[in-house]
Amino acid sequence: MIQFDDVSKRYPGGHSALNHLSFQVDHNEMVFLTGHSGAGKSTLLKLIMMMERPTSGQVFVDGKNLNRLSSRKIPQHRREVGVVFQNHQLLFDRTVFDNVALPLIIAGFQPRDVGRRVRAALDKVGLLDKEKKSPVTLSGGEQQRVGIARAVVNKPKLLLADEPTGNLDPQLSAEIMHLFEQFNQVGVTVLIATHDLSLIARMPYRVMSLQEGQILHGGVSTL
Ligand SMILES: Nc1ncnc2c1ncn2[C@@H]1O[C@H](COP(=O)(O)OP(=O)(O)OP(=O)(O)O)[C@@H](O)[C@H]1O
Repeated sequence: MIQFDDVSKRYPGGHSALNHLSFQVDHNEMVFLTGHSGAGKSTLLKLIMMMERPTSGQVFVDGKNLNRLSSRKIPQHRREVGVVFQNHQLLFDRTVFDNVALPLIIAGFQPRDVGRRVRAALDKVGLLDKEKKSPVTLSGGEQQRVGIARAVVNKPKLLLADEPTGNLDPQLSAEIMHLFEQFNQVGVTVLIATHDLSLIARMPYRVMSLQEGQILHGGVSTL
């Protein structure tokens, strides 16, 4: 599902964020990405989302060579990849429903389909009864669930998360990870960048560790 071939990323004026990185994530795998602050985790995710382009090397997502994708095709590519951020990036002046609906509205779905899909996504994260609330009235864990519902509402085959449990206590973090597991169990490939080593040590998934833009261990699929 994801393949990096000898990928390097150097930011203008900065040092190298990724150095000759090669790895694969298989279809339907769930993988954790760890490493110290600055190791390159967010950069790796941004290359997959095409928020950044590699300086050299090739990134493939679901068989597509992203180097060959024109800027015009980027919105379509982003719709196929669900993304969850640590700080949710929710709109606090809109309801929970409207936040989750946003990707569908942008994609031009009909209102009836929007309603059906938003409610299906909210049901999966256990927030069906909160659709009319403002996210500001929800707890941190619930806000993160809204972010996850928004990420999956387009039914992406690939789900990325950047520190999705960063602000949550251990119990809520475990619940959020369990939600990702449930999406993985129905066929979604999941890649999660996290610092939460004690939490992922208890879970049976591959851990890929980055150090200074290179893979320290876990670069080979275990499926
Ligand atoms: N837009 C940018 N411009 C210049 N340098 C950048 C930019 N984004 C990241 N970097 C640098 O690239 C390196 C990798 O950063 P990145 O954010 O990918 O690391 P990270 O592992 O996600 O760190 P964290 O866990 O703190 O989020 C760092 O040295 C960082 O300072």
